[in-house]
Amino acid sequence: MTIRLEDKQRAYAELRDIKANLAARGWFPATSGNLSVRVGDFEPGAFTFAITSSGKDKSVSTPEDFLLVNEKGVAVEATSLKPSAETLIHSEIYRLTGAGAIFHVHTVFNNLASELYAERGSIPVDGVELIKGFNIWEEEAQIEIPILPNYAEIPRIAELVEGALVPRIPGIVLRKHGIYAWGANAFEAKRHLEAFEFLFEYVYRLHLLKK
Ligand SMILES: CSCCC(=O)C(=O)COP(=O)(O)O
Ligand SMILES: [Zn+2]
Repeated sequence: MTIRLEDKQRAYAELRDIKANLAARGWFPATSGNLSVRVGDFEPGAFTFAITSSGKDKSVSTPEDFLLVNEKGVAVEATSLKPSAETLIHSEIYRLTGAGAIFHVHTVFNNLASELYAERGSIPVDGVELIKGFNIWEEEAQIEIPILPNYAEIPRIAELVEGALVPRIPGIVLRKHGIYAWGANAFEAKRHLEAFEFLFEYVYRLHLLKK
C-alpha cells in the first residue's frame, strides 16, 4: 500500500498534538504510553498506521517520535526507529474495529480501577453522565469496561483482545498497566480517553466513600 506524503504528515502532526496535550496532564510517566493514528486505506488484513517510537520520553518532541508500520507491526519505510513494544495490541484493535486512532496511557486511576475489579473482569460504571462521551445516551446507563491480564508477552495479550471487546465500549484496560482507548479519528479517541479517565477516578473515589 502506498502512503501519500501529506497523509503521513497529517498523521504525525495529529500525533504530535495529542502527545503534547496528554503529556501536559502527566499521562506518560516514565516513558510509558503509546499513540497511533491509521493512515490510508483499510482492510482488516492490510492497513498502515503511524505509531510512537518505543522508549522515548513522550513529554518532549523530536524528529524521531513516530514511524509508519503495517498491520503486522513492521516498519514500512527504512528507519532505525523501533515501534512501540505494544504495537501488536494496536494492530489487533485496528483489525477488529477499523478504528482511526488508538491512545494508550498509564495513570494511577486506571491502574487502581483495574485492580479493584480484576476478579470481576470488568469495571462497572452506573449512570454517570460522562458515559455519554461514548455516544451512549440512555438514562442511567450501566456499562462494563473490560479488563485483560497484563502478561509480559505482548502477543499473549493481543490474542485476548478479540474476546474482550464490548461492542459499545471503545476501550480495554490492562490490569495494573493502563487503558487503550480508540475512536474513528484522533478527536473521538481523545474524547473517549478523557471519559474513561474521568470514570476511573469516579469509580475509585466512590469505592473509598462507600468503605
Ligand atoms: C516504562 S513503560 C513500560 C512499557 C509500556 O507499558 C508502555 O506503554 C511504553 O512502551 P513503548 O514501547 O510504547 O514506549
Ligand atoms: Zn503500556
